[in-house]
Amino acid sequence: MTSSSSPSQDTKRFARTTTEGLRADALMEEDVAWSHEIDGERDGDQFDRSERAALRRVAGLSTELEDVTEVEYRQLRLERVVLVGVWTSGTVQDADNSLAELAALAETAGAVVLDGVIQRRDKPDAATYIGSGKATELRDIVLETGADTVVCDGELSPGQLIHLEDVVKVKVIDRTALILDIFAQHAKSREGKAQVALAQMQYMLPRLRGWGQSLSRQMGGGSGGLATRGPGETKIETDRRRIREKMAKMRREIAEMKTGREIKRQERRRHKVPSVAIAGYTNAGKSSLLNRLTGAGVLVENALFATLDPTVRRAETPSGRLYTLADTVGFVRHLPHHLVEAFRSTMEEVGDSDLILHVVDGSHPVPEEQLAAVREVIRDVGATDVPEIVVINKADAADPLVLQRLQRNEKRSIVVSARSGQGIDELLALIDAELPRPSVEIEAVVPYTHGRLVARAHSEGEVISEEHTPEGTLLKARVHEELAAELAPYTPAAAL
Ligand SMILES: Nc1nc2c(ncn2[C@@H]2O[C@H](COP(=O)(O)OP(=O)(O)OP(=O)(O)O)[C@@H](O)[C@H]2O)c(=O)[nH]1
Ligand SMILES: [Mg+2]
Repeated sequence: MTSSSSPSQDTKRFARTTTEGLRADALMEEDVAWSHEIDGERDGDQFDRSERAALRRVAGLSTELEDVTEVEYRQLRLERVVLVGVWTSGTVQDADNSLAELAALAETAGAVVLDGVIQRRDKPDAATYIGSGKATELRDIVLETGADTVVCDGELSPGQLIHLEDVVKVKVIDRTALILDIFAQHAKSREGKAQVALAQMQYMLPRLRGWGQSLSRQMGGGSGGLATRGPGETKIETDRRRIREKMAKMRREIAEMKTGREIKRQERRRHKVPSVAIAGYTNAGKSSLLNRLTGAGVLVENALFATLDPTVRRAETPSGRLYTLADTVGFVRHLPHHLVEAFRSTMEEVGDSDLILHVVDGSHPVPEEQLAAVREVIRDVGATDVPEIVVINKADAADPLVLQRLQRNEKRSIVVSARSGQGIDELLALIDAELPRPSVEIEAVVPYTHGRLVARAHSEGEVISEEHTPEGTLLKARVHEELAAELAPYTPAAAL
């Protein structure tokens, strides 16, 4: 599956010697079998049987970088990571999918995934997330693989992070920090960057010990260890105060930027150009669909969260009506609440739209989960009364049975492939039918000197009939109120 191309010198530097070469993104699409409990699978086989039953390795999570230019392009900071999850409920497959998704996230952040383990527990350990004995075993895996970071599949308390770090002796981060890191790498607009920075500070504030540590290291401080770790009380207090001040300043700035965007949106509303928002789980193919529908060159990447800044394009229905089409940030399960807050302003775009194209990856094993996760966020931002079309994408790569099941359960759905173009014409027609109709029906004789009004009736409204008379264009159309007012002087009633 991998190493089809001959790796360059640089690639070799990152490649690791492993028997499993599956990329995590490929894993997301396939049924992943649990690693079989083969004795001697690991050197030394140091776990006894009962312990091995509790800490399971997930096969095939390791990733290799094939394309260094892609890495350079994304300017990623490479990290070698081991993933760890606590499996509390659900099936083996659920636990597996969750870790595979974490692997995909880690990869998107630019990390190389060396290994992944899951522990079955009723709930995460209050002190060290996984049990303390298992934490020691995790330390062995870290040593064995040469990892420099452990990524936990959840949001850990500041205490859990510190305690686990003390045991495994490498950096420990959680899912939230990973998502924030990806957001930080990808945000492009000033507003997007500011929102991410704010969310990062919010996340860091209660975890200042770790931060203080890296600050003191930067300043040439001690080499770690319990005694030298962390700055003194006062230093932390100063840092906290500075961060709070900075956060307040950023909130004000974001509020200002929001006003600017609000004005633009109102402008669109005033002109009554209907708006369509493309929403959906990350990597579902939203940007690809926008490209298909408008021919726009929006960044498409086989990476999660390729899009963080909303892109709005103008589009035209087959019958010639104008509308705007907005690409949005991808949703992900368990999006930490303060991130939802930080991104609320971009999601408000969804709430304000006239129609939501909810894109779902039909080639995913359980697209229903993604649908539900996205709908939860749509509810969160109060966009429940916006009509929704479920666009089941990647038909070219999907299991026909899954497609059938989705179509049966989703009343207003359509199967497409942004890649092959299948179903796109039908989707365009469906958008045309679902867009709100202009409300005022008019009849007017528009002088030839005012041809612009006729053109606007075509693009902003719906022309029912058009006839050329000696006085001007006899126009029957449905238009929005503003245009109706401009046409009023030319209506037969006004002429009387
Ligand atoms: N096979 C197949 N792959 C597709 C299709 N549409 C998109 N993809 C692939 O899916 C991946 C993600 O596509 P994007 O359009 O970036 O997805 P997105 O939903 O915008 O993702 P984010 O912005 O990261 O949330 C890319 O590798 C696309 O080439 C499709 O119809 N069929
Ligand atoms: Mg995108």
